[in-house]
Amino acid sequence: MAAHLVSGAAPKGINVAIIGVGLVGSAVISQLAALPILNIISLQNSRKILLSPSSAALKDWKSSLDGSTDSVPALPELVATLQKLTRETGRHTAVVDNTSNDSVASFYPEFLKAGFSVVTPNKKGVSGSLELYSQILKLTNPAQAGAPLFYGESTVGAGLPILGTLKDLVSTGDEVTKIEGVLSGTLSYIFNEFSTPAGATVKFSEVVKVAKDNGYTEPHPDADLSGSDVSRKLTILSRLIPSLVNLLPQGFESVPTSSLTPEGLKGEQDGEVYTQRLKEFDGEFDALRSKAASEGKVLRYVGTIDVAKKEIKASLESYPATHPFATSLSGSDNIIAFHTKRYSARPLLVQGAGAGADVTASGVTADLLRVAERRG
Ligand SMILES: NC(=O)C1=CN([C@@H]2O[C@H](COP(=O)(O)OP(=O)(O)OC[C@H]3O[C@@H](n4cnc5c(N)ncnc54)[C@H](OP(=O)(O)O)[C@@H]3O)[C@@H](O)[C@H]2O)C=CC1
Ligand SMILES: N[C@@H](CC=O)C(=O)O
Ligand code: NA
Repeated sequence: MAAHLVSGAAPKGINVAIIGVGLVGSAVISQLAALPILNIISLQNSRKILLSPSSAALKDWKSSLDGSTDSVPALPELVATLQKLTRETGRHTAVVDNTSNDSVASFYPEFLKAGFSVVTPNKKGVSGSLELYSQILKLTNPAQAGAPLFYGESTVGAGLPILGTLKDLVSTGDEVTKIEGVLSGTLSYIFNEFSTPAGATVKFSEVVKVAKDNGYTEPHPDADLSGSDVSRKLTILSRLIPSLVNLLPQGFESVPTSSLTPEGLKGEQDGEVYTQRLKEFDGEFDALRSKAASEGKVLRYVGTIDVAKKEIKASLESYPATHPFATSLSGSDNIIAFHTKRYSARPLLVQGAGAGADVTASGVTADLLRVAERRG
């Protein structure tokens, strides 16, 4: 039994420093309002920061942040400020990165060296170079008593228990032979609507727009349509399998990936222009759909990790209209099948919404609760 329960002392909880208050960040803040052991000590967007907000300021945090006169500090300065607040409160601090920013993700080792745990739905830190990933692992080595923690459950399958499930399979001695599934909420939604067993007629560009409006896409939808979001998730999964941990030194960029971004849109930096101009290419997607339909098939974007062959790929495939990927998915559903030595007759399946602000935030909040249980 934990010492504080024996002594009757109330748990101290932890401090939470939030970087990024967009779709996911806003939903995280709403969920934390009901969890007093997770104390928000700062929140920031790319321009402003709100430090040590009172509960009144937190209730209307958008106006409080707008009205803040503190501009966002450089990350080393933020570390110094958070260290001061950590000392003053006597509580452990977790930094939450709700951005899709590379610079924030590259700074995780510094947060961890300062003693802060890191929780994030941002895939950039764990799906890029093996060097950064290894640094994160080293700094959070559980063999070192009191080491800070790193959790990123929402980086794959949003709030669905994917990484926790895979870690449990591996740590209990099961052998994973293959992982396959639909890993993009955006691409799942798009193809569930665009390519159906009954034969859909909707335009590709229109479905992409709805996926963006529903908050399924990355801030720039090219990250979804190029397949890189799926290859990042495959990289994250593969690094949890002991025999594959060093397979991708450059991370997701080494994963063979089919891109759905039309040639004429490659390199378009503005996400709004990209989404707007997709309609110029609807004919190309109509042709793909018609070809699959003429064979009695539907299109689905899938990711596969074959452990024995050490092969990882993200690709657009055609499936018979009776296949579970064609019949059992809807909305932004992800489905992930873990084939293992123990689950050899039938794979262990995890399925459910794989994108959207609330479900993604719930994975982040659950990770924060794990930090509070272990360091609070
Ligand atoms: N949407 C989903 O379903 C899922 C999303 N994710 C991940 O969640 C993360 C957030 O996504 P989402 O909420 O949709 O993104 P948004 O674009 O809605 O929000 C991003 C937030 O980060 C802030 N930000 C960007 N750069 C910085 C910086 N350098 N310093 C401080 N703040 C910064 C932005 O501020 P400003 O507004 O000032 O630019 C904004 O508040 C992404 O990494 C995404 O991949 C993961 C799983 C599912
Ligand atoms: N854009 C991503 C969000 C979750 O990771 C997706 O569509 O799956
Ligand atoms: Na998850």
